[in-house]
Amino acid sequence: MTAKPLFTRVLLKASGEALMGSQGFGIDVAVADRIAGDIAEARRMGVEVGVVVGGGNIFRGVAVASKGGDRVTGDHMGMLATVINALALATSLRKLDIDTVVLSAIAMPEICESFSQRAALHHLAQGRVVIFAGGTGNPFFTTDSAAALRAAEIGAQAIFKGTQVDGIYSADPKKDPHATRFERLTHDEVLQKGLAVMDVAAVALARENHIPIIVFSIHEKGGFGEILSGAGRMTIVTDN
Ligand SMILES: Nc1ncnc2c1ncn2[C@@H]1O[C@H](COP(=O)(O)OP(=O)(O)O)[C@@H](O)[C@H]1O
Ligand SMILES: O=c1ccn([C@@H]2O[C@H](COP(=O)(O)OP(=O)(O)O)[C@@H](O)[C@H]2O)c(=O)[nH]1
Repeated sequence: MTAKPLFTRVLLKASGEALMGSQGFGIDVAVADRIAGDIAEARRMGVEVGVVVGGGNIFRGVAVASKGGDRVTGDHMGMLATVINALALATSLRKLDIDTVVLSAIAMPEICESFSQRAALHHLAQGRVVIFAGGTGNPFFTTDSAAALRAAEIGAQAIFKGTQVDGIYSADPKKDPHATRFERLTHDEVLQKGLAVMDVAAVALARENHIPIIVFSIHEKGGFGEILSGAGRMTIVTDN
């Protein structure tokens, strides 16, 4: 991929669920390696990349709450799951000789650096891929909200939500085969139409900070590089 990217600094939200591949649980190393390859391509294009990883392949807090357990403890477990995924993705990136650092919202200094905006900006300026682990560090949030938050903190030009589907549809395409894909939407339209590809808090935070959201399929090899060049299937969400 030699095409000129349209962005110089972006935030990639990598779905936790995508990392499990066809296994149904945990991390499929081949998938982590492939996603790392796509991030490496973005680096070769000269794009600075921050990554927020999800944890849904390992644990979601609501799973505890739905069985009568404590939601906050469940969310703590979910945030720890994102750290596991961040370490796996960092390992895959380092195998490709991509300089990578993991910054966690929850301090665990024996394992990785703690998040601070200053550290993130420093590492990005040094050309490192920065993986943001631990979500926002708070229960009752999601890694989509963490993506919007970190994007604002690092001054990312856009949030790239790499997910299971190739854009935002009129309804959940996994449930409604007649759902149609939007090419463009505004943040307001996503919220007003209740399009549930990202949670409301994440979309609202992106809207407030005028950060576009680009939803694309993370399963498409080379897809991230293509999307960075303005090609490929996606939905673009902007202010107007
Ligand atoms: N209107 C919609 N357009 C696209 N996807 C939707 C829509 N409504 C619900 N979804 C679902 O949202 C999912 C993405 O959200 P999420 O569970 O946060 O995934 P992840 O964080 O793993 O990327 C998609 O896989 C899709 O099935
Ligand atoms: O700021 C955050 C981010 C995540 N989580 C927890 O971590 C889990 C995994 O994150 P998410 O569901 O966003 O992962 P993804 O859907 O991207 O795989 C969530 O279900 C929450 O329990 C949380 O409590 N606060």
